[in-house]
Amino acid sequence: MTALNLVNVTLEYPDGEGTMTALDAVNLAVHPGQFVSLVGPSGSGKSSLLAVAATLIKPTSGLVVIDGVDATGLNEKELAALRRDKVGIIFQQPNLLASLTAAEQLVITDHLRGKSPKSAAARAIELLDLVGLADCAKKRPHQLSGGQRQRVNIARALMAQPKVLLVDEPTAALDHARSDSIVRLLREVCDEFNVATVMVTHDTEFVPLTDAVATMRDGVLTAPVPADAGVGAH
Ligand SMILES: Nc1ncnc2c1ncn2[C@@H]1O[C@H](COP(=O)(O)OP(=O)(O)OP(=O)(O)O)[C@@H](O)[C@H]1O
Repeated sequence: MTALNLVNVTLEYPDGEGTMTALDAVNLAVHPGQFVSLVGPSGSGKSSLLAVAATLIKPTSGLVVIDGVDATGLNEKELAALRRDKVGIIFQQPNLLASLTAAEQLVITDHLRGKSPKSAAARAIELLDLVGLADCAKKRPHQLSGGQRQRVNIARALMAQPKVLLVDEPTAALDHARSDSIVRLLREVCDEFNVATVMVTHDTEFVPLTDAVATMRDGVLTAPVPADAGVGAH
């Protein structure tokens, strides 16, 4: 089964008297453990695609199916539950809470899902270890580097054991070495957790670390091609 399936998804934004088509009959199927890069010029619709896949924006038409559930048929409450349980979202800016330690940033997500704080604490430490931050569990955001904050962000997104991971420009605020290690970490996470991962990126040099690359242009998405034969190889 595909973990994320966008079927004939069209998204129109109001634009003056008319509409502008941000996504034009987009199809994308991502399997568990598959890592897809999404590239394309500025304004082509990449962030819109992630927002629709995250069920944060309802498409004008088409289906968004997450782990077998058609999100387009759900109400707001059901959508919130689907997002919480199945979708991990990693944006460019980690948006960590300033007063919480790295471990607490993770634990609080389980509180929000109504899980036991005891198992949450153990899992938070495990995940921080996995992302290379075993020594930083008690540090607050201002005591962490940009790369470390992004690692906390990734660990936090994994707390719910999501089926789908949506990543928007994770390396935009980082230097080359840190960017490389973040994309390698995402590759590891994708493999280890068997999570379907879509990453929007401008850095085509990191595309070969992913399985496939799909290109967005004026709201139209090309079918994914193997990443080593795609833009990253040039
Ligand atoms: N809320 C909105 N209302 C109206 N138009 C919007 C809205 N959000 C995005 N758009 C338009 O939709 C198109 C796609 O935008 P989107 O942000 O998805 O592109 P992008 O490929 O992610 O761009 P970038 O690489 O610059 O982040 C653009 O023309 C943008 O101006």
